[in-house]
Amino acid sequence: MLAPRRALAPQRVALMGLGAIGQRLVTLLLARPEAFELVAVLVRDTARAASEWPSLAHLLVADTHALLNTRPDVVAECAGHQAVDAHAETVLGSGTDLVLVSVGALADGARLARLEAAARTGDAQLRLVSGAIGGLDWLGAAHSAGLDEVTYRGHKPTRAWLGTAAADTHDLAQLRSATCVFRGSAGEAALRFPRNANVAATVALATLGLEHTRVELWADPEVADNVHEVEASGAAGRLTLRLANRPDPLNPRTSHITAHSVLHALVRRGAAVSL
Ligand SMILES: NC(=O)C1=CN([C@@H]2O[C@H](COP(=O)(O)OP(=O)(O)OC[C@H]3O[C@@H](n4cnc5c(N)ncnc54)[C@H](OP(=O)(O)O)[C@@H]3O)[C@@H](O)[C@H]2O)C=CC1
Ligand SMILES: O=C([O-])CC(=O)C(=O)O
Repeated sequence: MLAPRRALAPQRVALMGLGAIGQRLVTLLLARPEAFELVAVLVRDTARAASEWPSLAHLLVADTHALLNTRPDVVAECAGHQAVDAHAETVLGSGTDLVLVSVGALADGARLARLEAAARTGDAQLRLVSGAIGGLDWLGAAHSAGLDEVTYRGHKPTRAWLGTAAADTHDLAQLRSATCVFRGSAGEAALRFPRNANVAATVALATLGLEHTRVELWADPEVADNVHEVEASGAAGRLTLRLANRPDPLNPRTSHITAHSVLHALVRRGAAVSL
């Protein structure tokens, strides 16, 4: 584990969202008091969250102003695209770093431009986590060398597609074999599947961009894991990547590793030596 940059000052962290990722992060952050002080958790309904999480009641806030009043060094978003719209610009504009897990929200070009402008105004950083995907360092470096093609392919169990746009186009209950529910650009995938295609947007932003990165999304009754594959080729060589991520028991669309990726981003932010 990387040693902290400021030995005596734990990072003051505020969380946005208390779902599958947020709950796991609370546990992970509270287990490392030497590195992190959890100062606030932003939820939509503080009364409901306080009754479910009485030990967190003193940390719960319902708006950006109250969140920033707790003077976080960094805010970690794990609440979804709508929450990015509601809070991200104000957080960055206030000069507070934001670690973002809902990367697909940046597929909306106007939203991305607003957040970039807010980060510049506030002299803050918007840090995108790798989340449920890997290989981004290689992909970013290979992009610098010149990439010809990048394809991301995601396979998730059928239940991960319930309640998504795939349910409008496919009879998910009747699927007996792997079925492609979307084929197109990363930008379109991220906006049509805000809870299942954040990693598609992440791969695209690291490489050929949202328009030119190809995406396939599959509902697959034969897999138990969230399987993410990337193929890329260019001047530096070829990459073939396949991850089989365990789904989070609280939310099968989300891979267990995602909360750990946010933690890793926070650790690197505060480390004297950083990968
Ligand atoms: N980059 C990546 O690899 C991945 C990214 N993600 C992103 O992370 C997000 C969260 O994932 P996960 O934790 O599994 O989702 P969950 O649905 O389990 O939890 C989301 C939580 O965010 C809360 N929330 C929603 N809107 C707001 C808001 N405006 N303010 C405060 N809280 C809000 C919800 O509260 P309520 O109960 O009120 O609805 C809910 O508790 C996903 O929506 C997706 O965008 C997810 C997986 C991988
Ligand atoms: O957690 C995952 O496996 C990926 C995911 O949901 C997303 O990209 O939105």
